[in-house]
Amino acid sequence: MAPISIQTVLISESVDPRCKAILEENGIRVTEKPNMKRDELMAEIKDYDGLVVRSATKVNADVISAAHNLKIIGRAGTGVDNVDVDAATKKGIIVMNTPSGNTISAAELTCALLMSLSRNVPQAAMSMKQGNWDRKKFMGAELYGKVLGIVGLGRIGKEVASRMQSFGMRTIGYDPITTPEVTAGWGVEQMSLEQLWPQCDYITVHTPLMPSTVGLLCDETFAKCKKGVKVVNCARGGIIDEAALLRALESRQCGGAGLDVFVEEPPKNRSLVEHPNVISCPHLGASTKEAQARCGEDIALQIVDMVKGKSLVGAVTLFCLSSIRQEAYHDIAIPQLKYKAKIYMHAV
Ligand SMILES: NC(=O)c1ccc[n+]([C@@H]2O[C@H](COP(=O)([O-])OP(=O)(O)OC[C@H]3O[C@@H](n4cnc5c(N)ncnc54)[C@H](O)[C@@H]3O)[C@@H](O)[C@H]2O)c1
Ligand SMILES: O=C(O)[C@H](O)COP(=O)(O)O
Repeated sequence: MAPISIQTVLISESVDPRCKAILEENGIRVTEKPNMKRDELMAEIKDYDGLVVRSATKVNADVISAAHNLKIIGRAGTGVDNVDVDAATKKGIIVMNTPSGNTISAAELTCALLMSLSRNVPQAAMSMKQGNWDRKKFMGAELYGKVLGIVGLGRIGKEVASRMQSFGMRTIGYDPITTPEVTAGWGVEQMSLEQLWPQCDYITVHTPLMPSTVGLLCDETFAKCKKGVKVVNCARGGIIDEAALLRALESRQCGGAGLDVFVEEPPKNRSLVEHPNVISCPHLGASTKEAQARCGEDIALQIVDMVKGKSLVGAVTLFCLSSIRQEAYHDIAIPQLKYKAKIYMHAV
């Protein structure tokens, strides 16, 4: 692949300092401007060759059309739902992410939420801080022997499965791409969602946010679940329909929810966050030193590779696809390809 000239990069969020350092070591001028308002971003972006974001910067069609020189949008993290990949692709802008950098951290937070839900740890800790000693109110239930349904058996789903199996949970799941033969090797029995819903004591979702995953858990699907099912969303707000979740919590059809992500972040509607059976975090799945170091470093190295015309790992646009060798892996969902693949772009 021909080298692409990237002389300036704007980093619009808090990204590990290694990212800036690596880019600068390679002769790229870097500007860090976190927390810009939309208007400021649109004014700032116009002359940059590259943009590095996390999940908070909404790189929509307006931002893309205001960017006259942009050649790459680097997502230091996994989900690219905050980037209008189609609009970028139409303009020949490469969108790339760092899909494995925060897998372990997101899986570990998911497990922490599952454990907290089973033993009411956050509520008990808060009660202690308020001066109480209430042993009855926080009676829990063991995870041992319970059924965990994992919807989305990609990187994070797989890591969650192995960790929760060590607690003695039976892990069942559903994924339209990862085959039952593969997941059987990780101890996850695959089945249809219709079969899965009524069996689960806990459900955790690990799909990307796409039209087909919006509202995977909704009024209709909650009604098919065991009464008192507990749910975790460490993937994206909206995969569990928020209004339906609130209704299910109020009717006790849902016995508790662990939420790291929300449709609107931070959520202006506080009903879920304030519900006594909800434990929540401000989108902390990737917020570990290790994950941030990996994602910051990976995205910088991928940009440098592009400048040098080397192979591109993690590029998710169709840019130049016809002229390069591509290999599909069961790695990342690419909405516009309608199937899951990771494209390795190689020099030709
Ligand atoms: N909370 C956080 O900070 C945090 C951190 C990392 C990732 N995430 C989110 O988690 C998501 C999953 O990450 P990953 O690394 O495991 O991605 P991945 O691409 O490895 O796995 C996603 C899996 O979902 C499957 N899938 C797609 N549509 C589905 C459907 N309708 N039903 C069931 N499965 C479906 C895919 O086939 C794939 O196997 C990311 O897209 C991102 O939005 C959140
Ligand atoms: O998709 C992701 O990588 C996670 O949601 C993390 O997002 P963040 O980089 O904004 O923490």
